[in-house]
This record gives sequence, structure tokens and C-alpha cells, in this order.
Amino acid sequence: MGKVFDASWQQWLKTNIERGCNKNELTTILLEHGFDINVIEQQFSVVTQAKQTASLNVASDPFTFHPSFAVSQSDPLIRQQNAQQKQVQQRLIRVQQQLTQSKALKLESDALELYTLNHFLSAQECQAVIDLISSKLRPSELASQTSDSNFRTSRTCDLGIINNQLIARIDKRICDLLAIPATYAEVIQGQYYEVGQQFKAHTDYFEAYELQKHGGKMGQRTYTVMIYLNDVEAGGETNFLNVGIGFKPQQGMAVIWNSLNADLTGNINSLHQAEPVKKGFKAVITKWFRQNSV
Ligand SMILES: O=C(O)CCC(=O)C(=O)O
Ligand SMILES: [Fe+2]
Repeated sequence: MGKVFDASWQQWLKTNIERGCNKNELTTILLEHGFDINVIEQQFSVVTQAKQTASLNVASDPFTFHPSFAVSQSDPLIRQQNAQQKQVQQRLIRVQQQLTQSKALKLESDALELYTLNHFLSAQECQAVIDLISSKLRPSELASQTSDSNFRTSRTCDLGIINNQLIARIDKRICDLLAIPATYAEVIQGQYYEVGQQFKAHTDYFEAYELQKHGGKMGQRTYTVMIYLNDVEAGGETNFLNVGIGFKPQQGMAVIWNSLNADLTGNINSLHQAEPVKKGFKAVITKWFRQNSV
């Protein structure tokens, strides 16, 4: 009998399909993990059918925004939308208050809400996570459309779907720092860069065309929490190009930023890039929060 495609693998497949990952790449990863091709095909159709049913339900959802119905502020659908938007804004203001009161240092800038927090993870925790990441890497995916094959050359590990106590503890520590329930976030990912690897200038929020594809029920990305797992020997800085600030990776240090403006539009000042690693390697974990709960 072939390897069992259990609930955590189903969740992994669902998450990656929702993120728009390429079917061939996902199939390759699953084959490498020892799954039978018939089982893989079957699981793809399970997820795709569930998605079709969900989108049919969404189409008949009375609260779904439809431009041809929504003509004025007095329209109940518009009012509903505005109320939802206000709730999200209030939640994000509470996160900002929480972070401001925490030990994190806030960047003094009106252009971007960004914080840093040294020693968020201990050296031992970082090393243990690096070991985990290194054992389970796959090529990193891109949400944006680009023809540049060098745009994101790192490799990724879906740490969040590994049933591991350390990752669960770190996940909780991150959610507690922002006071956001875990249901408002994507699972933790690990990113691993070797010499020459990079992630060119991008924002973490979804552009309109990406939001349709990747947004789902959870909607737009809000805060990013990124933690450096090692001191990189040379290169690998994270540069926020529009605010002229950059960070040299320091083991255990967290960088936290809000990708959105107060009106919930994407903040272009959150544009950032991971510079190519020049010597050694670079490992980070990233966690993206969203506007709505799962
Ligand atoms: O590795 C870095 O410095 C940045 C990573 C990043 O921007 C991302 O994963 O979205
Ligand atoms: Fe990013």
C-alpha cells in the first residue's frame, strides 16, 4: 500500500493550490515524498471540487459585493461592506497599539509602520529551526506574475504544516506578540538562501489580480513577521527601498511591518528586497497575517 495522504498533507495541498502554486511543481514534491501518482491526482480533484463548491456558495452569499447591485451608501450591501472594513481597520489599530506597547522598537516614520525586536528567538531555537528547514526544502513560489526567473531564487519550507512542538511554540509567540489569533494568519514558512540567492523588490500585500486568486476568505495580507535565523557572513540584507532603511540579518531578530495603509490599500512604502547572499547562507522564517479569519 502507498503512503497515506493524511489531513496535514491535504491541508498542505489546499494551501498551496489556493496560493496559486503550479500543479506540476506540487506533483513533483508529492512524488518526492513517496505518494503514488493516482493518489496525487485524486487529491487534486478533491481540493478542486471543494473549491468549486465553495465558489458556488460565495456566489449566492447575500453579503457578497456585486457592483451592479451596490449603487449607494444607503444600499445594505455597501453598508455591510463598510462595516466589515471598519472592523478590519479597528483590529489593525489594536495590533499597532499592542506592538507599540511591546518591547519592539518602532521605526520613526509616517511612511511605513515597522518594528524590530532583537533576540525574539534564542540561538538554540534558531539552530533547531534551521535544521528543520534544511531537511524539507522546495523551490520558493511567487504570488506575482514575473518573467524574471531570478526574481526569487531561494527555497522554502512549509514549517507550519510540520507537526513540531518548537514551531507550534514559535507560532504562538508570534501571534501573542501581535495579539492576533492564529486563525488570522498563514502558516509559518521557512526561507533558505544560498550564495547568490535573493528575493527582488516586492511587496507582501496582494495586488488586485493576486487578491482574487490568493485572497480567499482570509482576504488581504496585513502584517508580516520575519525572523532571521542566522548572522549571514556577507550579503542577504533586507532593504526597504522607499524608506531608505535596511537590516543586516542578526540571529533571532524579528522585523515586523504592516503592508497596508490606514484605509487598507497596499502601502507601496513596504516595498522590500532580500539582497543576494554573498557568503555563507541565510535562513529566515516568515509569517503573514490576513484581514480575516479562516
Ligand atoms: O529574506 C528576506 O530578507 C525577506 C523575505 C521576504 O521578503 C519574504 O519572504 O516575503
Ligand atoms: Fe517579502
